[in-house]
Amino acid sequence: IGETNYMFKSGVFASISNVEDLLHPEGEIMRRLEKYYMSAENTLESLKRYIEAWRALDFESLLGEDSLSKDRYYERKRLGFRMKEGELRLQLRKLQSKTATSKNKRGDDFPLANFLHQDEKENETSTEDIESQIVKVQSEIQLVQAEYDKYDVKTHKKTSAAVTRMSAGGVQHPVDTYLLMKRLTKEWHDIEKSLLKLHNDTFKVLDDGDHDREKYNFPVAADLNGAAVALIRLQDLYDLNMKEFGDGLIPAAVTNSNHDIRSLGKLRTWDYILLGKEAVKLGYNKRAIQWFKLAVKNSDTEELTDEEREIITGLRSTILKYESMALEDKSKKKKKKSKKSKGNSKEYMPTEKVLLTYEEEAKMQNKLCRGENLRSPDEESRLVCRLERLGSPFLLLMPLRLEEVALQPRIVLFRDFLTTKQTKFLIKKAKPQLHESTHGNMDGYDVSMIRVSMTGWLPDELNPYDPIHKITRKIEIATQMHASHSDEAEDYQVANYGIGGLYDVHADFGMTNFRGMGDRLGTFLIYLSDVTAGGATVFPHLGVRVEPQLGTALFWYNLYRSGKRDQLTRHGACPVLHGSKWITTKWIHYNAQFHKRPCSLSRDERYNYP
Ligand SMILES: O=C(O)CCC(=O)C(=O)O
Ligand SMILES: [Fe+2]
Repeated sequence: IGETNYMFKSGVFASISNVEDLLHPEGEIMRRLEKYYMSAENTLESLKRYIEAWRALDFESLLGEDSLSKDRYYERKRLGFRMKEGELRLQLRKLQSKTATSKNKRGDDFPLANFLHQDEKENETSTEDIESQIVKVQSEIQLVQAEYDKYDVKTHKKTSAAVTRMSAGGVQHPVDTYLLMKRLTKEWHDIEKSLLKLHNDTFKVLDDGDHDREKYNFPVAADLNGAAVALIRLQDLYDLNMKEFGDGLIPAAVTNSNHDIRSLGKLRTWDYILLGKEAVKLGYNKRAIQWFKLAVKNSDTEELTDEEREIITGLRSTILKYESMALEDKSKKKKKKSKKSKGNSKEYMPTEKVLLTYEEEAKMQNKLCRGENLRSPDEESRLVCRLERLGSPFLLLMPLRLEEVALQPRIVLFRDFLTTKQTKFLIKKAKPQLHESTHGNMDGYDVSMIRVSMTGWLPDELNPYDPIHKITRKIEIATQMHASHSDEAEDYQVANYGIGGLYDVHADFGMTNFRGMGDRLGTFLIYLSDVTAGGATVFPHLGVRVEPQLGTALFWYNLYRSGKRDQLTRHGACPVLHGSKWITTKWIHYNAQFHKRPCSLSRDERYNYP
């Protein structure tokens, strides 16, 4: 497998849609291999049938009369033989062209070849000769059959069935996505290797396979490692039971639907070893040991290759060593700790003056992603939801379903802001525009691990009948701000997060004077899909977690009324654990709202609307 194209940045699944694209070539190669196998099998079958027929052929009765002269007897016999021989020759040629090249390694002792090259003029062929040839041919057939069986096409079909089911329901599960990646990299590689060993250049399947690999941007070994990294991170962040996760269980508690989710496939010892290795590379040493332990435990229940058995033996002693070292470490630390004074752990309190450090922020993000509740009942009891008409005639018959999420700064949700049809429209329209997300940094824009998703931009058509503009109008009504023109708000950014897709904690402001529009005052984020597990939007400083829900809109102000940046609005997106997340965002800028949102003299006054 040539390391030519990198479809995924190693270490991440860039997007679920990419993974789905891979199902196509996977199915295509599978079909080709199967077709090939079937035709070879058919040739063998008809050959066998022919040989049986040949055997059943009663030469004596074919010749009929004993009174025939010796010459005539042989002439007739040859005739019968020739007739069948022509057919046999054809069949054998077909088979031969598939199983061996002209420079067959087995050379002269290949009975089919001998049989075929028999001098046609030779006329004294006895029935015994033919019988012995048939025996030879049969043993050759058995040999070829055994070789075909080695391709293990039938076992392969089973995995392929899982892949087909996956394509029907979309690749949703991290374990299945990983297994698909493994199939397209390691497993195909193994099959190709064994095919090449057997048949040099005769397997057309392989050439086409290479061609497809380029055409479809097949993943390479590094991508499999990337998929492994995603599994390690997800297990770690969502604190999943390793064995259960490896078997494909995502428990109801961490889903957004309160149902257990199961994968189609399961991890095996080989995978646990890989996860351990990748965890070491990530510096997740404790997790690495846990994965390795699982590999060792799992190895008892599985048939291993020699290589795997050797690795497991090595792992057993590594684990023992590590654990005795860790034990020593612990007792040392304990002694040190006991000297220190206790009660130094600070409890989190969202105040304006003490901002969280980056480290604390990330910790809070993780807690919120796991679904921990970080606000007091008292705080939550102050939040209300209501039907909101905002004095707008447009909302008279169908008011907005407003739900407060936080008060200072104000964050609100609008439930059912878009219809399913509208969300589908946006996704469809944005799909061709998607590319790997970038995020701003000191030197400009970068593709990175901070923001793992695909994004694209959709402009507003400014035509009252345009479906996108209708959405903008609704946003303008809900926020009572200007958002139609290019000097009022940005285009729609559509983002798709695949499994493991995330956005680390960040602020949306900082576009100091984007196109003379001022900074990003408001973020209007609409969830275009449900996400089965993970993918929440979280505000670590506020202890807020919002679960994605198709059609729901999330709105907040990034700035104070004075234009000052509000650090408490820093937020992030939790990694998608199962499914695929789609959002669209419209950033509404500051300058154009000077009438609608007059600034205040106090630097620290926040907006309180709607
Ligand atoms: O995906 C999310 O939930 C948040 C996205 C976000 O913060 C952004 O695009 O700026
Ligand atoms: Fe953001």
